[in-house]
Amino acid sequence: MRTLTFQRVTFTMGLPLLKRAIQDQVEKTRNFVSRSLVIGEVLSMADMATGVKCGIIYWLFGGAIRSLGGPAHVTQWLQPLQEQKYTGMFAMTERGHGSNVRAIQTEATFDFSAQEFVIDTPCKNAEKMYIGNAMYGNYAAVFAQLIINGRSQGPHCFIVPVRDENGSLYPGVTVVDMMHKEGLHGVDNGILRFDSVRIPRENLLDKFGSVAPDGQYHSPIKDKSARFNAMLAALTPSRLAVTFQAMGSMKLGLTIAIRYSHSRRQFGPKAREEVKIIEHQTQTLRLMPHLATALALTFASRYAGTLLDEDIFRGKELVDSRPLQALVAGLKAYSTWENVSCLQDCRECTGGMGYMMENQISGLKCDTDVFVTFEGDNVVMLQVVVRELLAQYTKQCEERPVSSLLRNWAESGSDRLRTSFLAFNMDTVGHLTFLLKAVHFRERILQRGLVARIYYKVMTEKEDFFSAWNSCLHHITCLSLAHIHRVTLEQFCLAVRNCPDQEDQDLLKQFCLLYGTKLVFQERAWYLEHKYLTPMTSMRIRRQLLHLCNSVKDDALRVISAFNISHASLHAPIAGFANPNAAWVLYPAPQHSLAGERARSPRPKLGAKL
Ligand SMILES: Cc1cc2nc3c(=O)[nH]c(=O)nc-3n(C[C@H](O)[C@H](O)[C@H](O)COP(=O)(O)OP(=O)(O)OC[C@H]3O[C@@H](n4cnc5c(N)ncnc54)[C@H](O)[C@@H]3O)c2cc1C
Repeated sequence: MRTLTFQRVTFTMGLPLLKRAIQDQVEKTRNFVSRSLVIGEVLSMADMATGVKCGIIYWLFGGAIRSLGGPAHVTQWLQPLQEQKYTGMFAMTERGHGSNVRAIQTEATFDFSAQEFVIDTPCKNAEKMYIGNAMYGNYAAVFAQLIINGRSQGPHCFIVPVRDENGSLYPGVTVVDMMHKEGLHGVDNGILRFDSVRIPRENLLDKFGSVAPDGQYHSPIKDKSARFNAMLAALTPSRLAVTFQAMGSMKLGLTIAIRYSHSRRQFGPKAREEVKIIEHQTQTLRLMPHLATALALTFASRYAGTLLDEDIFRGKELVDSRPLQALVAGLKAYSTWENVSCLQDCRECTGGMGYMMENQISGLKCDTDVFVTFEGDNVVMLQVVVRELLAQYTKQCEERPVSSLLRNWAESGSDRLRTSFLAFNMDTVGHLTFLLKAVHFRERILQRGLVARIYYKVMTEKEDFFSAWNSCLHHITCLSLAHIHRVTLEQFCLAVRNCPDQEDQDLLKQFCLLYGTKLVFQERAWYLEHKYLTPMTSMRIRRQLLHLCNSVKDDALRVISAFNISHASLHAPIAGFANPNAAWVLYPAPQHSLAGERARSPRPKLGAKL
């Protein structure tokens, strides 16, 4: 059934969208990344498997050629890919090594006499696993240890032909279908094995490491570890694409759950009509904070997309944008976890109906669960963020030791002052400034604490760095999320400030307040521990959360309408469009139908921005 959906979408609405996304990449307009990301989000709402498969072919395989290859590779491989002459796959993960890619065992041995590389899978653990498009793709971007004269130069990426245009495998290549998964049934995932597969020397994507005809190895980056990190930077755009897909999934799930909650009725005052389930406090408490988060993520990920566009347009290498790589890694982890939690709440908030496949939420849950794992496990992604935060901190201290020291003292002094007695006015809890200061405080304290702990373990207790880092992993993941929360709230506040329409601005501000309140509420134990909140202010935050959830529940219809999800993508009957004879349509549909909203308001409203 899911495969049928995949085909329907691919050949009806999927193809025009796909062509536009590819066209954008060809044109290289100033905002081609942002546009492709948004198109990817829309495509994923139409059918998640189609979105993911396109991600594999264009963001991962195409992205490897663009980021790791030279101009000749782009002409030879990327252009025909964009013209849809063939498809590709991205083969990095192995049975033995997933997160620790540096330790992969596939080999690419240089044969000097034939001027070829020989690709081999030396053992079972070196088999490439989970590879998307493995059952249909023609070429694979294969990560393998580059071996010259018996010495490994570390992992490099090679273009390896897998099957011809008729679908026949080339000699030495074995592909095994991995068959059934939890979801994404429209995507084929397989195991790849290589047995002395010969490829020309030119098939090495050689931006960060090349082999001359005489077998000499050259790299602009001498340090092996730094070189490998540079190669991993190629994953940045595709990780951001996953963030957009996770957002698309949240928006779809929330649209279904909120529309249903505004139409279904259960319980009510004696002898009166039953109330809509959205009137139950717990219903708003479970749905509204997710809606606020979906908005916050929209602004934060578009901000990351703009930065990526600027870098690519200016010809800056991804490897030189470490803060951006870290931001994207953090957004990928945060958005995909938020999506899992959001869909679970949407499922529960729609009762038994939400469990039915036709109502889309269960399918979305199955399809997007893996987002927390692929393109980099979330816990590993959070460590990328903190490594960059600490690198920036160290750099600052090295470059400007005196001013850094003074700043640290000043910040730590003001933080102590703030938490030593009630230095803030309880009335300000409802201001965005209070919430922003709170998330800044949390990030700062966590960062200062982590630096001190690692320094103590390594310098005083002489622990090796791996053990010191490992024993701080909980602290590290908290800091990473605190950083992403702060950036996301800041971007939301900026979006509110820059909103040109007063009515829209007022609405966005309420959701922004809700988002900030949720962030402080969910960490209230920590804030109480650190005396940033008193028990009284903590209670106030809880009351504020409940009040905001209740006050935005009707406006939520305006927001989901502004998501502009097409009727073709939103086919869950409980969302109130598809089947007028369905059993639960005992109640009037919500007033804010998408069509109704458009008919009432020809002026572009929130939809233009979301
Ligand atoms: C449906 C699907 C499609 C995929 N498609 C592709 C594809 O097209 N191409 C491709 O190359 N790969 C693909 N993958 C592989 C995917 O990228 C890996 O599964 C992922 O990188 C995690 O690796 P792993 O499964 O080996 O888990 P592991 O690395 O073994 O991780 C298992 C657990 O250990 C924890 N862990 C590991 N290292 C650390 C650490 N340093 N600190 C703290 N915790 C740690 C993780 O958090 C996780 O909870 C796909 C996977 C799936 C499931």
